[in-house]
Amino acid sequence: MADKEDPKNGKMGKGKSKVVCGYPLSIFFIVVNEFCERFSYYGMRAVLVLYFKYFLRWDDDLATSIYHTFVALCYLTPILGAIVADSWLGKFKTIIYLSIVYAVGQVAMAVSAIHDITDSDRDGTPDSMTFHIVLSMVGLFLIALGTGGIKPCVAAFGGDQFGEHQDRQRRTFFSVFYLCINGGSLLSTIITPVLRAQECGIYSKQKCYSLAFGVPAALMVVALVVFIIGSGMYYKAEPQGNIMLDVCKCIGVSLAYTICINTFYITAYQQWLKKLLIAQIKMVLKVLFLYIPLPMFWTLFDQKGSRWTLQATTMDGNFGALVIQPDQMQTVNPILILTLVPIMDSLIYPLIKKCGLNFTPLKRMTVGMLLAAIAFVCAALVQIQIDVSTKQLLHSSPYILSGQGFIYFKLTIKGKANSDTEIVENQAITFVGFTDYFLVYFRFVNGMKTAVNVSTAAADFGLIEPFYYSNYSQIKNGKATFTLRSGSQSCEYSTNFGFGSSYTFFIHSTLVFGSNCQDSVTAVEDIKPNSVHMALQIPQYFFITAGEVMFSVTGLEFSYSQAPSNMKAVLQAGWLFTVAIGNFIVLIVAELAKIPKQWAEYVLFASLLVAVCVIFSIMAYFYTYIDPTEIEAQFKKKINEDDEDDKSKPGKAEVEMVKRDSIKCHDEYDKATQTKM
Ligand SMILES: CC(C)C[C@H](NC(=O)CN)C(=O)O
Repeated sequence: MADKEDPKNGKMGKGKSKVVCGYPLSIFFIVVNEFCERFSYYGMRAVLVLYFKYFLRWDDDLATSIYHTFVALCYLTPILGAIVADSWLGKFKTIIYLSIVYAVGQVAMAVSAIHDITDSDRDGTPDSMTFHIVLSMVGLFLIALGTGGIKPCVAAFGGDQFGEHQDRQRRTFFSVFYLCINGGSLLSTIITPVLRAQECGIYSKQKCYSLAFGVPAALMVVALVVFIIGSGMYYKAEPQGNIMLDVCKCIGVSLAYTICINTFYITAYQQWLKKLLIAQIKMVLKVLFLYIPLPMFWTLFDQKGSRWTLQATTMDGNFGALVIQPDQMQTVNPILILTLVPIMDSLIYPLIKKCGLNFTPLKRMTVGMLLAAIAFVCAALVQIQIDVSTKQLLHSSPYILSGQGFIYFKLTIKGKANSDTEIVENQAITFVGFTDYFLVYFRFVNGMKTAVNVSTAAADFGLIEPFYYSNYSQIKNGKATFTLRSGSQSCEYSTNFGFGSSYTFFIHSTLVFGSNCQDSVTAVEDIKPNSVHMALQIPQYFFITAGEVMFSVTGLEFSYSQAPSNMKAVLQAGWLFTVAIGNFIVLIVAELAKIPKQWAEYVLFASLLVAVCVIFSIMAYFYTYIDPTEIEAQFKKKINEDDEDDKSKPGKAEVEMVKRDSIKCHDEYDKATQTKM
């Protein structure tokens, strides 16, 4: 497609797009598309682990495992997307088709979270969990295929819109693109947990996971529509063959050349072509080798969405005027990204440079890894605080006395608040499973000689026989007012429920209806409210995000700057691949280690990262930075010089012949070595 004159600066842009302030208008649609897509992805991901735990009723370990398998899949599929785009459909069509797959996946997730679909007895819980599990797994698979598939295409498609002389504009585009990623992630991580906390349903009201998944689904449709609207303005580069296959071929051919270096007559021109190819492959392999320890960083980084969110459910989210949901704590990451990136770029790095220190990209990445390890030490310290507060409960209330001496309860409470809790009382075992962070449990013991009815403005908890007790019921945390009624007489009792708490209320035999019954009810904490405040997670978020800025942002730049011109996409796919491996490591370590204490698991992950960091710093020490453009320019100069020499200049067919002969030689070599064996 022809380049188009930019009327403002006289530089060339690509495609049919109008040029506004030096930028092709088409990139506006790409940037908005990225914002909506990242909103969709991070919004769904924010509530995912709680959906597994509270809707599908999975335990913490299974929820964490499936979460990380999903994230890993999302970063494996970019390789697939790159292959499809480069060798078959081109970036534009790949983005369109895979976005449709993505949107269908999001809709499947939203439908899987409608409890009414299988709630035939209308008790508020799904009757066929298999249906919900299968549909949500299909949905997650389609989302992983879509989001990962389009990931390497969208940024590159945006870059394609700029002409050769628009380097500055292209750089600004990538910065805006990165801000859009984190802007979309920030907004959605605030909004979807709020939607999840709403109650919705046809027959019975339950936490609204369907809405929390439905809005990201709608945003993905918006992303697709916006992208299609810009269709007429884009520069659409033709697919140029499979880059991955090309790299493999390149390696094969250069190996063949190396083996057969003395076997064939190769012209000077061909020699330089071959040397350039080998040099480019060496550049890529050197960087890929450095990538080997990197997945460990992502292993820790991506536990924000799983272990850390589950940790937040055992904490107190009351920030005065604001009550923070456990999954909303993840917003601290994009907030800190949006503030730390400019601070690092404009203040910290220049300051370090002024001090005369050479803070190279690989040094930055090493420091980033250490910061992530520190974040996990902070998480372990917070976990110890949580465990201590739960232990206090075990020792503080093993025996409960009614106050009037006619009922003795022995309560043995196992487990943590907000996790499955078993309460043993006088041989009768009541299994209590918390279904939501905001719900708390209570029951009443009636010490009166008459039956007492207990109700609130919203619900009636039924009649309790004399000298008997009710089953546990659920109520929202915060202030609650109960009406106690016997015949036509009643009185009110008010109390406050903290996050994750559970209470037994003893109604004294001396209670007089018609008066204030506040003093005639004794409240006993079965499970203490979460006492460790969620704000204590902020230091771990700070360190992991500071680590991300130093590791991830630098790593992206490093991968781009050290890659040869024809293999930049390969290294981007390789970089995303480290994220996938990192998420698989969470599964392997958590499964193999099976550490019963959560704080110890955090310390294990921190120690592993420190060990890996030491290995990485040794590898980094031996790495020599290169300027691929300069190296390629030197080779090209040599190639051009020899190209001018008509005698040694081979035709295209000749070059192909050399390649073919080299592969043939490679085959011969294989045969020979096999015979030897
Ligand atoms: C660094 C991630 C692999 C990619 C990036 N995430 C963030 O910026 C999160 N702060 C993304 O593209 O989602």
